[in-house]
Amino acid sequence: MISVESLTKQYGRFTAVDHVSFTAATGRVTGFLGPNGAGKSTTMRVMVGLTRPTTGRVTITGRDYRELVNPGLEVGVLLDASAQHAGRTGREILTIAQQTMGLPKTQVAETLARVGLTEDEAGRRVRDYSLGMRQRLGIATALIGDPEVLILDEPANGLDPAGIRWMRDLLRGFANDGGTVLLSSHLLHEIEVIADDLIVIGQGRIVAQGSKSELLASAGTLVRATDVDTLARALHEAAVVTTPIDGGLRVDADPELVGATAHRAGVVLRELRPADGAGLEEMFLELTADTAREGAAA
Ligand SMILES: Nc1ncnc2c1ncn2[C@@H]1O[C@H](COP(=O)(O)OP(=O)(O)OP(=O)(O)O)[C@@H](O)[C@H]1O
Repeated sequence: MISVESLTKQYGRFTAVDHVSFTAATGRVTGFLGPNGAGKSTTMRVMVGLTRPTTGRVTITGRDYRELVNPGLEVGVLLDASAQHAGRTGREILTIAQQTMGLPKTQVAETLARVGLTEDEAGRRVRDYSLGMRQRLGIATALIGDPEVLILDEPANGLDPAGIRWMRDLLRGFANDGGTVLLSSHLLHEIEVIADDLIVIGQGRIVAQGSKSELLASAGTLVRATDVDTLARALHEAAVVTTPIDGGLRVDADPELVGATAHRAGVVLRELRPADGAGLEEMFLELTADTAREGAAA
């Protein structure tokens, strides 16, 4: 388990992380989601002792990362897949990790196989790796010590859909075996596929957290119609709250009521379904828009 307790990190007068508290539970894959600059990397760097918090603390299975004698055996970390030595081969990089952690030599080949890097690929220099191959190698370095906890910053970055599915299965298996996984992403759809629990951060603060099913099961209906304005008016007359979305509305009512209202108003529907996560997506887009505005103004 990873426990973040009222963590704050200030750079001068700028607060990058502001009283952030959450736990990543054992046996679960926890997604840490937020737009660029939200504070994800800063939080993860504090977790692994690379950045000192201004206040608050992080413990991993009850201890500070800096207290761990051979940390790679307890926590697998991938913070920046492109930070690997470009002139070394993948096998050399894993061999160094194996030696540093005092592991048997056989772990190198086993871990390469586990992340799907072939013998041929392991013999190539990292500078010739695709981004997806670098991510696999980074995950291999995190996994080689057979840790109980994984902390991965944007591990799906650069993976194609098959790669994302591969990683989902790998992390699912890791969590099912009793491991704890925390992974960050700035893409809702990417993390939605992989995570069981979600922590959403924006401008240094937690804005939502809970199980994925809780967060995605937002009540309401998503409707698209040829004449959205007429439908919106009819729904408002029925005292139903609507929020405009691209080409349609999110409606605080069940699909049956929306369908019946559209029928009475003579509006042709193009799509009518439960909103599944549309609320989360809207919230996330608002967060992203705020960040973009701030960036544009700066
Ligand atoms: N060493 C530093 N000095 C000053 N400001 C910093 C430093 N490191 C990070 N920041 C600022 O803290 C904020 C949070 O950055 P962080 O890298 O944690 O965000 P992030 O959520 O990981 O974003 P991304 O998805 O872009 O990686 C940003 O505004 C960033 O500019």
